[in-house]
Amino acid sequence: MTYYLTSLMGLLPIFIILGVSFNLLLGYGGLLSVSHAGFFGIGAYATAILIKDYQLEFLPAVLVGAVLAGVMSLTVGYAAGRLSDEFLFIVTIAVQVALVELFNNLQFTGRSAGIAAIPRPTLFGYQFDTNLKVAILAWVFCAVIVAICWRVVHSPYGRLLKALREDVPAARSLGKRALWTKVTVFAFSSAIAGIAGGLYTTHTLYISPAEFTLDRSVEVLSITIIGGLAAFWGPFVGAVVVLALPEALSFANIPDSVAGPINGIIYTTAVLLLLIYRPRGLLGRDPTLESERNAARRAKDGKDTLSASSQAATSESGGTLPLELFNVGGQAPATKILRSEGLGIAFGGLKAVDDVTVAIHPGKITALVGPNGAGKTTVFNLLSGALKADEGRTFYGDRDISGLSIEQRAQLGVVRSFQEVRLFEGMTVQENIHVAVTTIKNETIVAQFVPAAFRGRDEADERRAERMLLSLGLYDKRHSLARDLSYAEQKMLMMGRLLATGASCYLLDEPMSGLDQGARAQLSDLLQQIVADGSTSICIVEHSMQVVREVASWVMFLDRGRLLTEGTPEDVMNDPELTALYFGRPV
Ligand SMILES: Nc1ncnc2c1ncn2[C@@H]1O[C@H](COP(=O)(O)OP(=O)(O)OP(=O)(O)O)[C@@H](O)[C@H]1O
Repeated sequence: MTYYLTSLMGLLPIFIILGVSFNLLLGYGGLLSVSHAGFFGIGAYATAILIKDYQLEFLPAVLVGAVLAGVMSLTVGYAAGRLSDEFLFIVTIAVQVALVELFNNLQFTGRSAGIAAIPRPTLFGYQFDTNLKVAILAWVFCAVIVAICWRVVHSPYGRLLKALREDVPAARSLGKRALWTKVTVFAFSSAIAGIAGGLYTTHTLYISPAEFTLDRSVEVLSITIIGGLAAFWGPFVGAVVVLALPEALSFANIPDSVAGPINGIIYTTAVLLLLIYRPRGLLGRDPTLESERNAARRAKDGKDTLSASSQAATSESGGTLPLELFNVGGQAPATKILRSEGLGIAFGGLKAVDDVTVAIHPGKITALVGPNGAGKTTVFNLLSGALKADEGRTFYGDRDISGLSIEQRAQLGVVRSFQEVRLFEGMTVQENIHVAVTTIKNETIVAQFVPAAFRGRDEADERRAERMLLSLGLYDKRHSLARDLSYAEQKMLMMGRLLATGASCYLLDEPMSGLDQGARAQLSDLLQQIVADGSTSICIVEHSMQVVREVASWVMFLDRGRLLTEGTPEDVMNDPELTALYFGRPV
C-alpha cells in the first residue's frame, strides 16, 4: 500500500505540471492544442535516451527534452498561427498523430516496444534511488514550475495574453504583437509539457508510444476543464480527479478491458455535466465577483490607491485632460502627415475603394463622410493596415508604411478604433488601460524574469494607468469589468485606451455613435484637446452632419469608393450636389 501511495504521489505533480502548462495555453491564452501529449512524449523520450544511452544526469537531459519540445512547437505554432487560431487546433491534431507514429517507428525510440530499464535519475552526483525520492524530485520541479507560471500569469505578458484571448484585432490595433505572443505561449507551455515528460520517465522507468497518444491530450484537457479555465489552482483539483478515477476503478475489481471504456464514459459525462452546470470548472469564479474580491484585497493591502496628493494633482486640471500624462503625440513628436496615394481595393467584383488620395494633417480633426457603403471603413482599414491595399501607397511622414501590419503602424503612432467599442470586456477597466500603457519591450516572456528593475516599471505603469483613469472620470470603476460599464463609459474607456498608447494619429470610426448629448459633448471636447497641441491628428468617420460641423475643420467626401471632394465643413455641406447624394434632400 505504501508503495502504491508513493507511486501515486509521484504521478500527481506530473499531472499538475501538465494541467498548469495547458491552462496557460487554453485558459489564459485561449489557444486549443491537442498535441500536449506529443510534446510530453518528446520530453520523455529525450530524457530516457539521454539518461540511458548517453549517461547524462537528469537536469541536462530533461532540459534538452524541454528545448526540443519548445523549438518544435515554436515552428508548428508560427506556421499555424500565421493562418488562424482554429488552424492551430487542426495542425496540432496532425502533429499529435505524427509524433505517435514517429515514436512507434523510429529505431532509437524503441518502436512500439518503447524504452525499458531506464536508470534512476541522478542530480549533481546524487542518485534518486527510491520511489519516494523520485516523488520528492517531481514535487520540487512542480513547485518551481508552478511558481514560474504564477509569475507569467501575473505579469504584463500574462495580461497581454488575456487581452489577446478577449480580442485579437483590438490588441493589434494598440500595437500588440499577437502572433509572436501566441507562438511563445505555445512554445513555453509545450516546453513545460516536455519537462513533465522527463519526470514521467524517472517515475515509470519504462515508456512506450501508448502513453503519449491523443487520449492523454484529452486527459490533460479534462484536467484543465474540470479545474476551471484560467483558474490558477484548478489543475491541482483537476489532476486529483483525473488520477483518482482509474485508481478507484482498479479497486472495483473490474477487468482492464472493461475499466478503460468505463473510465472514458465517466470522464466524458463528468466533463459534459461540468460544462452544462459549472462551465467555469470546479475552481473557476465568476469574473465580476473575482474582480470585486481583488479590489477589496488590493484596497485592504493599500496597494492601488493613488495618494491624495497625486489624486489632487490630476484633478486640478480643471476639466481638461492632462494629455502629457497620456504622452499623446509622444511617439512621434515631429508633426507627421498620414497620407495615401491612389489607394484601391476590390472585394470580388466590387471596387470598394478606388484611387483614393487623402492626407490627414496634424492639429486638425478631419471627417470622412459619405453615404452608407461608400467605403469609409474600408479606407480606415487600408490606412491602419488592417487590410492590404491592391493598389496605391500609404505614407506616415516621410516613411512608406504600405508594407507594415496594423500593429507595426500602431507602434509608429497610427492607431484606430472600430465601429463597435471592442474593449477587453472580461478584463477590468484598469487592466484595459494598463495593457495599452505597457510597452511591447516589457511584454515579452523573457522580460518577466528580469528581476526587480522590471517590476518597478510595471508598478509605475500601473500608477500611470490609475492617474489616466482619474482624469477620464473612471477611477472609481477601475476594478469593474469593462463589460459592466455603461455604453458612454465604455466609449470613454476606449478613447482612454487609445490615448494611453501615446499615438500621434487617431483614426476613429464613428466615435460619437450611440452617445447622448452630454457624452457627445464630453468626447468632442476631448478630441479638440487632443489636436490642440498641433502635433496630433485625428480622422473620424461620422454620419451625423451636426457632429461633423461641431468637431471637424476639414471634410473628405467619399462615394462609391472614390473621393469626390474635400474642403471645410461649410463648403462641403453647402454643395447641393453632395447633400443630395448624401440625404437625397438639402441639409
Ligand atoms: N471584407 C469585405 N468583403 C466584401 N465586401 C466588403 C468587405 N468590406 C466591405 N465590403 C463592401 O465594401 C463596400 C464599402 O464598405 P464600407 O464598410 O467600407 O462602407 P462604409 O462607408 O464604411 O459604410 P457604413 O457607413 O455603412 O459603415 C460595401 O459595399 C461593403 O459591403
